[in-house]
Amino acid sequence: MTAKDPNRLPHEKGFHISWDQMHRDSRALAWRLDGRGPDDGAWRAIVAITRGGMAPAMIIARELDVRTVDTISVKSYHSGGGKADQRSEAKVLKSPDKELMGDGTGILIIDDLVDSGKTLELVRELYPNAHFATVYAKPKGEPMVDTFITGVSQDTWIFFPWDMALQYVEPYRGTD
Ligand SMILES: O=P(O)(O)OC[C@H]1O[C@H](OP(=O)(O)OP(=O)(O)O)[C@H](O)[C@@H]1O
Ligand code: HPA
Ligand SMILES: [Mg+2]
Repeated sequence: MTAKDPNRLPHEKGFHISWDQMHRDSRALAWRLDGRGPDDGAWRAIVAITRGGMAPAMIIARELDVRTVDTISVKSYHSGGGKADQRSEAKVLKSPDKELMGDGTGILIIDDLVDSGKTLELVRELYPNAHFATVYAKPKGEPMVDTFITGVSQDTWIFFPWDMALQYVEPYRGTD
């Protein structure tokens, strides 16, 4: 499922997240993670997976009073010939501070969602002892995430507030 699937009507299988909803769900995630770090419950640092992870990471860092925040940038590539044998690969474009990260112990790694799990799979290989948290999770990616708030079906596309704008829409039954 992609954002531009031609067989999908705009109001079908789209989960539209407002800024307010993102704020509430990110706070719910912070609440769930509070006190679960290895150092008397505290987390050493938060690492956001750019770009989508930066919004929830900021909210969670504020709630959990974590001042050390770094980023990792992962880009997915689609390779292969025809549609059937297309494979998605991920590559790290920018790493967080090496000394800070170690093997990931005490580090909270945040993303907005896990879909196929490819992005988290790559980051997990690098920091096996980190704690991985996302706000939303689709079933395929769930094994890659330690904590998430809302499960979404695999065939649903999540529209985030930074990708949307308010605009007029026709009523479902049209106008006279
Ligand atoms: O589980 P996966 O199938 O790997 O997909 C999930 C990732 O895809 C999206 O990021 P994207 O790479 O589109 O970049 P962005 O965050 O910069 O928008 C999303 O923010 C996750 O990071
Ligand atoms: O459902 C999604 N929404 C936005 N970005 C994504 N990247 C992978 N899956 C999604
Ligand atoms: Mg992302």
